[in-house]
Amino acid sequence: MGAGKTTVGKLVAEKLNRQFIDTDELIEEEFKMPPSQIFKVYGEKVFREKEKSLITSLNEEKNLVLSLGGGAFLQEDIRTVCLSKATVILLDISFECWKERLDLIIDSRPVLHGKTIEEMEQLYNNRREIYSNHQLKISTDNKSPEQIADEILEKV
Ligand SMILES: Nc1ncnc2c1ncn2[C@@H]1O[C@H](COP(=O)(O)OP(=O)(O)O)[C@@H](O)[C@H]1O
Ligand SMILES: O=C(O)C1=C[C@@H](OP(=O)(O)O)[C@@H](O)[C@H](O)C1
Ligand SMILES: [Mg+2]
Repeated sequence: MGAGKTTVGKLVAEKLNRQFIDTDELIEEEFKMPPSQIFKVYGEKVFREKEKSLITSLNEEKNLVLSLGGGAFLQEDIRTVCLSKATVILLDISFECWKERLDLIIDSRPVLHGKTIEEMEQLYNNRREIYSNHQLKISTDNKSPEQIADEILEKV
């Protein structure tokens, strides 16, 4: 979370003239509240079920640029559908660079609430293993969203 999926995904969609969907934004529209509030009111499980049903029911014909929430890929069903029907792009950010972004994201990312920096690093390392399932990796450290989007277009 905070690696730049939403920001870069929008740019890539614009450049490719494709429809952009961000799962968090779609879920927010449906629940009429942001993910942080959904976690509080309904609990994480409800949010995760919604992520799963939404992503697994998307139509691959649509040639979407889809930006997931960072936790979505932890669900095996989501990984399977994404890896088989889409090109999964990992935005790779070092923990050092990620830490500098923490102030920007902490309030809206409930998964980080109450965690020490050591616990966040542990989460980062655990997730890296799961994120090693991808088709394309882009290193994002010290690059602007525009540069990252252009690199994706070059490589895809
Ligand atoms: N390449 C980048 N360089 C600097 N800041 C960035 C970059 N990409 C995203 N950001 C900023 O980091 C924050 C999180 O970005 P966001 O796109 O919401 O990430 P994600 O969807 O992966 O959680 C936002 O405030 C965004 O403006
Ligand atoms: O990693 C996670 O578990 C989450 C990431 C968030 O999306 P971003 O990856 O866009 O921040 C959002 O789905 C929710 O707060 C949970
Ligand atoms: Mg996002």
